[in-house]
Amino acid sequence: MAVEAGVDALGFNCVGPSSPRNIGDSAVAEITKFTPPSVATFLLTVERTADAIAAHVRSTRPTTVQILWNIDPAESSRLADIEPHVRRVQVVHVESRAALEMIPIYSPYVHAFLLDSGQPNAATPELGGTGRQNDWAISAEFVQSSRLPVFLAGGLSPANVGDAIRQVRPFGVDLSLGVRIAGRLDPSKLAAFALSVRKADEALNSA
Ligand SMILES: O=C(O)c1ccccc1NCC(=O)[C@H](O)[C@H](O)COP(=O)(O)O
Repeated sequence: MAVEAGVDALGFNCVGPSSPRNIGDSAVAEITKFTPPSVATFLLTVERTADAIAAHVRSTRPTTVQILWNIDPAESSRLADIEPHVRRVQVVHVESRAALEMIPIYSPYVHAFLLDSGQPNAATPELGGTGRQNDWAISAEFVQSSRLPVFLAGGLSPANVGDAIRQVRPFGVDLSLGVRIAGRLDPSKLAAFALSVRKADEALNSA
């Protein structure tokens, strides 16, 4: 359904039973095998060491691994050495301007950042899928300061994605709850989201 709606990438939440959208590694491995090559496949991993992330990648074969925790930069560096062919995206949770400090820390080792909402250090850590917008002023500053592509996530929907693109100017956008009804992907919401993204892109490109 998402591929038919024209998405550039699919994300697989291999994050454990705390998420209702969790999916098992073997199902991901089946889907990545048959995904058209024009569509990127993002493995969302909660692993924190290079060896464990590499094992997760090898068992699921995505084009891209999305690292949900702020892992030790030494592990990020080692992952680049042992898995050089998978695209690596570091998630940064935008809780304050401290998010900007992650740019020099991870830029040498990853291909892109993904700015999300969440509270990784809370008593019950929140790593994504919150349905909440983050501070777009900070996200825009992050985009301007980063030499790497930056994706924006967090509470996006067909109604607000145009404003998000205009204000933050991300490389790409990512969402979960905003295109679902009762927990399931909804084709009309997906189509409305894709249309809003296309309109915002066209307006920026013709400005
Ligand atoms: O979606 C989840 O349930 C989830 C749980 C734990 C870690 C990450 C999770 N999702 C990560 C994503 O990339 C979501 O697309 C992103 O957080 C945006 O979600 P939303 O705010 O619901 O659009």
